[in-house]
Amino acid sequence: MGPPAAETSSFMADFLRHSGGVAIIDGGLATELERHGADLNDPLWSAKCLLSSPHLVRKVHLDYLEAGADIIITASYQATIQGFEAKGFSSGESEALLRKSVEIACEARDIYYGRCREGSSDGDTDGRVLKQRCILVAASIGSYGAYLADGSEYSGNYGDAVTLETLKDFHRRRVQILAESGADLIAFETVPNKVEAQAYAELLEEEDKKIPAWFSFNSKDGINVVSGDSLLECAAIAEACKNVVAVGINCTPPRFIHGLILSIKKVTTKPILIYPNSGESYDGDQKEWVQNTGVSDQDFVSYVNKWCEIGAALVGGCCRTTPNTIRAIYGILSNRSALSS
Ligand code: MET
Ligand SMILES: [Zn+2]
Repeated sequence: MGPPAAETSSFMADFLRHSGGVAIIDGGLATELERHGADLNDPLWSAKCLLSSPHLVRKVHLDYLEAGADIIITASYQATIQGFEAKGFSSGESEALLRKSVEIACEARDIYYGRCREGSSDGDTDGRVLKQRCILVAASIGSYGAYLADGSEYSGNYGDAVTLETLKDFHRRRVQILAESGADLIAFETVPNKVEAQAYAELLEEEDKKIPAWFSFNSKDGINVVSGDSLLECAAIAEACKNVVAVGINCTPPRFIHGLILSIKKVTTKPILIYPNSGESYDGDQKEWVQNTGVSDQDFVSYVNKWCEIGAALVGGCCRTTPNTIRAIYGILSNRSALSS
């Protein structure tokens, strides 16, 4: 059961129908790599594992699939040609590393399908979800601010010197490579401001290959995106871009999500995606998460039904969420479809 044909405009509608109306996105990738001992204190962040521990990346993707995720997001969030070149890689090697992030996720999906074939027929084995289903590989693209690794992905403030053209030039080659990598879609994640959304939309429209994409913004006040730009204006850019198959919010505290979904609904007819963080806050100066400000997995999932009722069609977790979070979301959504059938 492969993903729906990418060239059709009904890509996401077909996928969501296969998934029973709501699809599950994976949880934090970097968080989970760190929990398994990876040291991500590096300008490449999680992409460092493409070099140092590709097997661990594959294992984490598999853990998310076995927790019930229908979409896995590659380790390319902070993987950039510029970032790899700064480490001494050639441009060819840097491009190969980007492709490798997708290859690893595709390998995990293949291994998973193999386990499903061997597994039990009811789809649940030792707490692992082994259910043959349509699974998408989403190639992650983090913001320019993520590449800078100076906390500006959470301020969205790049200064006046960084223009629309700067951002398009910065992202162009990576978008091209990932569009042709075999990924099912591109996940533009944690988009902090309007100019970067515009840059992505223009790059997608310049591409020959009509790769589907989602735009996912982050907010720290529950109203605007982190830069202070209007979420409505940002979401309207996504709405106007033909390649965009879903629009939403990630890496934002759960308590803000309800209001943000209602806002996005005002400007889009596209499926809405949300994958909040645990609610803990990130201290960009200290480069660490502030503990004890977040919610438990149970509290997190207590919101999920409500989010779906008001229009979320893709739900998962971002930083500080784990396979347990995704397993809990899977449980809630399975109960929901059992009740409605
Ligand atoms: N997909 C990325 C990750 O989970 C998103 C990071 S948001 C700062 O690692
Ligand atoms: Zn995050």
